Amino acid sequence: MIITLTANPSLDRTVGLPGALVRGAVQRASASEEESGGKGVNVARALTVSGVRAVAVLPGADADPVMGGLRKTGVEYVNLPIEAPLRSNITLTEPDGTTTKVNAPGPPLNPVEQEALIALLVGACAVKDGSGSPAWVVLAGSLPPGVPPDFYAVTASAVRDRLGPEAPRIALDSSGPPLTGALLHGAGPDLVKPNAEELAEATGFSSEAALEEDPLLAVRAAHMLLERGVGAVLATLGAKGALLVTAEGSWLASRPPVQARSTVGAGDSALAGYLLAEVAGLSPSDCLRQAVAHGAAAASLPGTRLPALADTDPAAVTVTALNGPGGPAASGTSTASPSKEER
Ligand SMILES: O=P(O)(O)OC[C@@]1(O)O[C@H](CO)[C@@H](O)[C@@H]1O
Repeated sequence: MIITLTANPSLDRTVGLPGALVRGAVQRASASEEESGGKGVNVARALTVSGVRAVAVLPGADADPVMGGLRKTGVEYVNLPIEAPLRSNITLTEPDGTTTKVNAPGPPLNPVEQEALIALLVGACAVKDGSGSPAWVVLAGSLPPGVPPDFYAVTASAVRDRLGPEAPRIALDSSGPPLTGALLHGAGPDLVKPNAEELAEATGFSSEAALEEDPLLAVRAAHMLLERGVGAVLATLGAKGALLVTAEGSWLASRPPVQARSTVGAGDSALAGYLLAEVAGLSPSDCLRQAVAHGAAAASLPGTRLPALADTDPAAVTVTALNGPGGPAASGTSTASPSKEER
């Protein structure tokens, strides 16, 4: 079982345009759809469609359309009722796959609600099923107004302190201050999933473009996160593919380009692919392979639609072992890219 926390969930509205987006014009949509979203919600959705039990923890009223969407799609959730409606995030997609996204700030969460959300998460992590305690908890997405940037660090400590040796491992996918704030206060997450921009931002190491261009530079940046207490880094590098960096080794994965229809949720799917391979006991390189296969499959689907394991093609992914930080490639070749992930 995998638990996800989404502090700032959203109703994702995707509007398909019949041509290119024209700023300042009135344009007619060719299609429009709504899905329950937010990064942790998406990870839970992607796991659920692949038959891996996942529980999404999130704020929001029972009657909120985000909860309605989760009920409709059979995604298990535990919600903290709040008065304000959740946000709507808008995505505009063009026929060539260009995706434009506008994310709202979301309703504020006051300190009492923040405490209650953490308590709800710890409670969900304490539940055991036939396969035992939850293996992972995923802390994902932006933080709503009123929530301090170290919220994920505080949440991770609460989970670990209250559940002790039974605590699930912690995966983090966020950006900006919530990402850097999550690396404060001692032991870091067991897994962090930045894209090149977030990796550059969190390490101050180099520019996003330089990290995307040079995976070995990205390996060195990832090692800076390991030195700060992070267990493993799963970094998506746009055209260069994705990297997995742990204390044991580094791997680079890439695959032929896919016809992108909407990149929204591709990063969340990549994380879900990694986790479902990890809980199935696959090797680190095969977990990375499944992450890239999932991300590519998600990019080829419209809106925030997420692939099941059966929709993915891990055999199309090339994984290359790298000789540690900064070392040369040990074997194999890498080809072109998975789609660039979208926030
Ligand atoms: O504003 P945040 O929390 O950073 O990101 C929210 C979001 O863009 O992330 C998901 C895609 O990863 C979407 O479902 C959702 O709209």
